[in-house]
Formats: sequence, C-alpha cells, structure tokens
Amino acid sequence: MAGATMEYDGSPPTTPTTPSGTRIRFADLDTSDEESSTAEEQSDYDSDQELHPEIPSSASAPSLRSRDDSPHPGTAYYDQYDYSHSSAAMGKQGDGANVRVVVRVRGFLPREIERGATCIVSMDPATETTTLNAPIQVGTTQNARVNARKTYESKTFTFDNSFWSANRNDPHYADQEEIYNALGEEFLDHNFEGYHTCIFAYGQTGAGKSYTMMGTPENPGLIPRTCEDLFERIESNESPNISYNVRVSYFEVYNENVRDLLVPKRDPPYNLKVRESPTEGPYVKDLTEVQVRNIEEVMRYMRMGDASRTTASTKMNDTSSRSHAVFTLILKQIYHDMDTDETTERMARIRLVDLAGSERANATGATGVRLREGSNINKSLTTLGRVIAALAEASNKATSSRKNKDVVPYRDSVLTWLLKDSLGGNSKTAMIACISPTDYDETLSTLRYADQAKKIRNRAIVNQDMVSSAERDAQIEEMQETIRNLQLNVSQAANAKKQSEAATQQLEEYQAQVERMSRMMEEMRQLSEVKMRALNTQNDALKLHLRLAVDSLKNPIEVKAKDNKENEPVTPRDGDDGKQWNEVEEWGYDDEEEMDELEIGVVSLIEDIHLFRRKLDDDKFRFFHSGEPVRKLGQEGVLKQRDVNRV
Ligand SMILES: Nc1ncnc2c1ncn2[C@@H]1O[C@H](COP(=O)(O)OP(=O)(O)OP(=O)(O)O)[C@@H](O)[C@H]1O
Repeated sequence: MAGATMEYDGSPPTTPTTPSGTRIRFADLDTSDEESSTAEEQSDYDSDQELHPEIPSSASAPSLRSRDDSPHPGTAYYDQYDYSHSSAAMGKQGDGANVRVVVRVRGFLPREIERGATCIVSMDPATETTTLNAPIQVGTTQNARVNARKTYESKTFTFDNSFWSANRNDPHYADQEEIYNALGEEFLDHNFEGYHTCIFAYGQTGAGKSYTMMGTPENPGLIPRTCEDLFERIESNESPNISYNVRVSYFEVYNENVRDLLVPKRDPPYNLKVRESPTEGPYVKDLTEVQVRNIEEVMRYMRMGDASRTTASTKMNDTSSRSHAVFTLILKQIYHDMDTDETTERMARIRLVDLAGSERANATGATGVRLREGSNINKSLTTLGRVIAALAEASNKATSSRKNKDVVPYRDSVLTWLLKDSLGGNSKTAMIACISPTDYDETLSTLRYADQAKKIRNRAIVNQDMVSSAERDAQIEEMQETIRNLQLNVSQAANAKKQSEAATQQLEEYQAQVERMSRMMEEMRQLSEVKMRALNTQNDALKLHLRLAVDSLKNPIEVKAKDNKENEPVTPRDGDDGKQWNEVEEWGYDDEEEMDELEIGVVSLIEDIHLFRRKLDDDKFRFFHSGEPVRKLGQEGVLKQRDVNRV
C-alpha cells in the first residue's frame, strides 16, 4: 500500500485491511518478533520467580548478578539474583531499546461530519502500517484544508502499533481498554521490574491526546487505567515481605512556566523552578508529591489536578489543553528476605504526559492570550522535534558518542529539559501519536515526528538498591547518629533560645530600672529648681535687708535730745548750709549697749547669709553631681547652672 495514491469518496471511515484486502483481527496478528524477545526475557523472570515467589509475576524483575568485567564498579548486571553481592546502587546499563511508537486515529467530530470531511487515513493491523492518503483535489471541497495548487501523495509509515479508533462499528476498533492492554499494561510490568517509564501523547490540537491519556468518566484513558491496575496489583500481593509506597505529583508547563497542579490555583500564579541534580537529572523544585494508598486517593488528586489544568475553547477543540501536563507516579517496592536478612528496594517513575497540541493560528482562530499560548506550545513542540531528531541521529550512528548527546537541545525548552531522562535516557519510553482522520498536513507532520521518534534508543536500567543486614545495620547506625546530632542541635538551640529569653528579660528589667532612675532624676531636678527658686527669693530678701542694715550703719540718723531740745533750733554745722543737727542719732542709739546689740544683729545676719550661701552651694553641688549628666538636662540644665552661678 506504501506510496499508493488512493481516492476517497466521502464514505464513512473504512476498516483496516491487509494488503490483500482481507480483514484481520488483532488476535490473529503475527507477533513473532515480539514473542522472541518476550521469551528471552522470560528466562530471567523465571529465575527471579524462584527466588522471589512473593513478587507477583507481573512485578517480576530480571535477575541480578554482579560481573567482574563491569565497566561501572558497584553496578550490578541483571542475569540472576545473587544476594552474596551487596551494593547500594544496583542497576544495569541495559542494551538499550528504541522508543516505542504507536499511532491512534480518532473518530470524526461533529464539525468534521458537518462539513462532509472524508477519511484519509487507513491502517493495516497485520503490518502495523498507517497510510495517509492523498485527499481528493478535483471537484470537491469536502476536505476544507485541501490546497488546490499542492500535490498530495499517499505516505505509509510503520509503527509498533496502529490503533484504529475512527469508527466504533468497525471490528478493529481500538477502544480505551485496548490501548491500555497493548501499551499501558506492559509499561506497568516494566515499572514493577524497577524501570522508569514515560508515555507521552503527541499530535495536533483536537487529535485525541487528552482523550487517550485521561479519557472521560465513562471511557477512562491510560492514566486512570494505569493507576487502577497499579493498585490492583499491589492489593493482590499478600506477601508480608514486600511493602509498597506510591507517591504522585502532577504539574503543567504553561507558557514555559511550571505550575503545580496539586495545590490550589493562585492569582497571580506561582511558578516553580527547574533544577538539576547530578543523580536525578532535571527536576521541579518544591513540587508537591503526595503519598497515595488506594485508587480513590489517586483519582482524587488526578481530578484535582485536571480541574487546575489550563484549558480553553478554540475553533479546533472545545476543551483544548493550553499546557503540557505531566502526571507522575513513583512506585517504591521494598522486599525483605527473611532468610538472608537482606532488603531490596526498587524504585520506578511512571511518567504520563499529555502534551498540548500543535496548532495553526488561523485554524484555531487564536488571538490575544490564546495566540501567545499557541506560539509557546509550538515553540516547545518544535524544540521537542529537534530533540527527537538529534537523538534519532545519535542513535543512527553506530556509536552514540557523548559528543552527539551533548548537542541535543534539551535546554531549549522547559518541556524537553524536564523530559530529558525520558528522551534518550534512563527510561522505557513510548509515544502515542494521535491523528485526526481528516487533516492531511497536520497528520503528515505528526506521522513524520513519530517516525523520527522510533529511532531513539534509550538505555533504561533497573533502579534497585540492595542492602545486606550488615549494611542496613550500618545505615541504621548512621541514621541514629544523625538523629542524635539533630537532637543535640535541637536541645542546643532550645538552650540558646532559653538563654536569649533570659537575657531579653534581664534587658527589659534594666530598661525598666533606667526608666525609673530617669524619672527620679527628673523629679529631683524639678525639686531642686523649686528649692533654688525659693532660696533665690530668700537670698534676695536677705540681701536687701543686709544692704539696708549696712546703709543704716554707714549713715546713722542723728536723734535729737529728747529733753527740752525738741523746740530748740538746730544749729547748722559748717558746710551744712546752716542746718543744725542734733548730736545724738535720730534712732537714739546713743548708748553703747544699743550699738552692741545692733552689731550683734548684723553679724548674725551676715552669718545667716553665709549659711544660705553654703546651702545654696550644697544644693548646686548635689544637683550637678547627682549622676544626672549635665548634657541630659540639655538647654534647661545649662540655664539652671547659670542661675546657680549667679547665686
Ligand atoms: N478515540 C476517540 N474516540 C472518541 N472521541 C474522541 C477520541 N479521540 C478524541 N475524541 C474527541 O475529540 C475531541 C478532541 O479530543 P481531545 O480533547 O482529546 O484532543 P487533544 O488532542 O487533547 O486536543 P488539544 O491539544 O487541543 O488539547 C474531544 O471531544 C474528544 O472527546
């Protein structure tokens, strides 16, 4: 059928046929290639079964054996379990396997039926080929996107699976369950074996990616089916020697920003940072990762994340995903061997990615925000295409040298950077190329993309740690030591806190004391001022008194003779302009005794003045040397000093 040009007459989608035209049931398919590889792996599984009967067959792992010629010391090779070898980092650098690529064509949408679009895709389940047929060009407008000047050719591609979901009435119709059985189940087997896996859906907008990955409540897709199967397997295992731990995270890459879908939406949105660890590669920092114990819990988180995901209506899809969504399950299996007292821990990351669809602005009718989203989506998908092309080229060369790997432009978009490990790294990866049955250009582009991805070779290793009892004891010892140190740190921190609290309390007391003292100083200052004012007043009065007394002494008033002299004319003295003065002072201190008394009084007054002065000096001294710094009094203090000096 390859290269053949077929004409479609607008009839309903056809049932896939063999080159000879015979319809084939999937059960009849020749899978000899697959069978041989499965048989090869089966021998390993068998030996594993013997040693680990508790591990369910679906979870059986290829066995382990350390090799002396290991190029990576400390790395174990999976041939058979050998518990005499104990290593903290067990894993095999696998031979590598190509990315598994399947294609799924969806059914007609009402708008496509309305415009009378025809199916231009056919599939052959026998050969797993998908053919894109040249659309009708002459005399019809059934396929809206047909460009009359362009020459269309039929193209045939072979993939690992071609899923025909275009017509429900077709016997080969592949429903959601079939997709899961053909792909999801096998990948979950790998997870139980300890491999990281990644399944991502790629395709143009409205091609059926979200339907395939998430599905609807009535027709759940790959993600809910994987979760359901995962917990069914865990619950069906009753071995007391194995314990499981499942964690889930869900984020979206929107406009090149990473957003946690398991936390309530924020406005403005909170974007997470992408970091790289030497062991784990690129990862999202601070991403919520919750433990889930059953299918109900995981479904609750899934719905929560879906509700937060950025979607919008475009001309091509009513609920178009405007972001790339990455749903991740981390499965940890801890197996404890009672006989050898060894513990084996397997860890697998199950990454399920629903990419946003590639789109043409005029087809989606996007403007404004939608246009910006569309351009970011296209940019990251273009980078994904370049990464796939670079990896395909590197895988084509016999030696995929480090140099080849170095030129892979992972870092050119957040999406490719985060999927680095899944694309060309430690992961078993599958791509589901979703196509519409009507759009030639977009479908051809998707099929070419998928064809490139087929060539990528990944080297997945079993992520397993095996710990002997001695090593575990050492680890426990180490952990106990760490705990002791942490406890010591905590108690030291508590002591330091207590001390700092005591210091704070002491400081507060000091501050209260200082405040009290300042208040007292202020009161004393006010008291001194009052005293000084009173003393000054007294002093002034005394001074006046003294001056009068001294003046009286210096200029005594002559007193006329009392007896019969009152009527005598006063004889003026020389120079007295004829005035006459009595010989005796006016006061009548004419005898010695009175004079003595007066002198004694004056002396006593002078002594009083000295006493007041001393008192004033004392007060002045107390005030200015009582601990209150002069500068604290400020301008007021200086004035007071001046007053004191004056006194
Ligand atoms: N296999 C299918 N069977 C039935 N309906 C399907 C199938 N695939 C897709 N659809 C329907 O097609 C429409 C578009 O599908 P979907 O939203 O999954 O596309 P998409 O590729 O995720 O688009 P976008 O990139 O815009 O998010 C939906 O209404 C969906 O229900």
